[in-house]
Amino acid sequence: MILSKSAKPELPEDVILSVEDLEVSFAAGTRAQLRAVRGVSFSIARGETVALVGESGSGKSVTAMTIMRLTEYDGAAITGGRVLMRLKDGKVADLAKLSEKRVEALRGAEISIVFQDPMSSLNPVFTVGDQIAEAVIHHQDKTPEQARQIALNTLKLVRVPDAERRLDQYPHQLSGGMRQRVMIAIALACRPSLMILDEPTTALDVTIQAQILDLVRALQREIGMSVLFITHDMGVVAEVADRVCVMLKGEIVEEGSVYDIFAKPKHAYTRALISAVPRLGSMADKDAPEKFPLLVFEPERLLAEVTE
Ligand SMILES: Nc1ncnc2c1ncn2[C@@H]1O[C@H](COP(=O)(O)OP(=O)(O)OP(=O)(O)O)[C@@H](O)[C@H]1O
Repeated sequence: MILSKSAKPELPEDVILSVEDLEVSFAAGTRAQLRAVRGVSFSIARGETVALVGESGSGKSVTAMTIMRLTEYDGAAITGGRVLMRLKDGKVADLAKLSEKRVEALRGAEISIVFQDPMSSLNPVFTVGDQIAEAVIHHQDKTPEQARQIALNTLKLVRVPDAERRLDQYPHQLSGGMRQRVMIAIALACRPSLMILDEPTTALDVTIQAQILDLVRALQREIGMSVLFITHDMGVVAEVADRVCVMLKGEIVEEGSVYDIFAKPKHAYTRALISAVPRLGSMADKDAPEKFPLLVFEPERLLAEVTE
């Protein structure tokens, strides 16, 4: 439901998404809650890549899944805040308050998500072409032939070599890197304004990872899409991000341009994350890991903060 006319949410012209004071909690028992996201605010401009970075369990995925309104299926509730998105028709909607039916129509068409493991996201019994075409037919009034043509064009857009032949292949016939390109093609098929990539290269080897990061950058130049890139790896952040939000225990503890975050990290945790990447470590405070040994997920620490 979009707010009534008098309370219409507004966004600056160049902003695609604005997450404001977002709070998300999981029911962790009859009396307690786990506050996975605590007052998170950030925005993404048109054509910008924002990286959400932090250790495992810091709340990155829950933030992303909540933007897509998927966490409620895992028993989470949005307990505060807004998620304003500029839609293709120019209207601004608060995704946190839309009905499931409206949100379902926006997923894929206005905003899409790519996960880490393409094999578990792709359906093994349908061809690559059918899976991309299905995304098109679901949202657009296209014939199967038109949808197939869009699937082919999108496979070419994500630089899948020999795209005509690949269209009729099954996921198991493709390499891991090609499968991730197909996932990106499915996400792009309806040309959303915002694509969320949740650790999209973590399962890939380093060379393929670099190729996928190159692809994301090239796509952004070509189609001016905004990207929310989720990763625990500051090396990846350095490759893709324009702006960086550092997340710790459900909160954003530091935000800045990629240049500022690497050149003058303010928070000890940011310095610890930079130091955890050997090739970047020299840029940061060498003592940070000792001062801030947080690079291992400690669920009991988070659970200790459960609120009654
Ligand atoms: N389905 C769920 N039920 C209960 N708690 C959950 C669920 N999913 C996530 N959480 C909790 O929410 C918190 C944030 O998890 P989240 O997955 O967002 O972390 P993350 O930073 O994305 O880490 P990772 O990279 O490991 O996914 C964690 O404490 C996690 O245990």
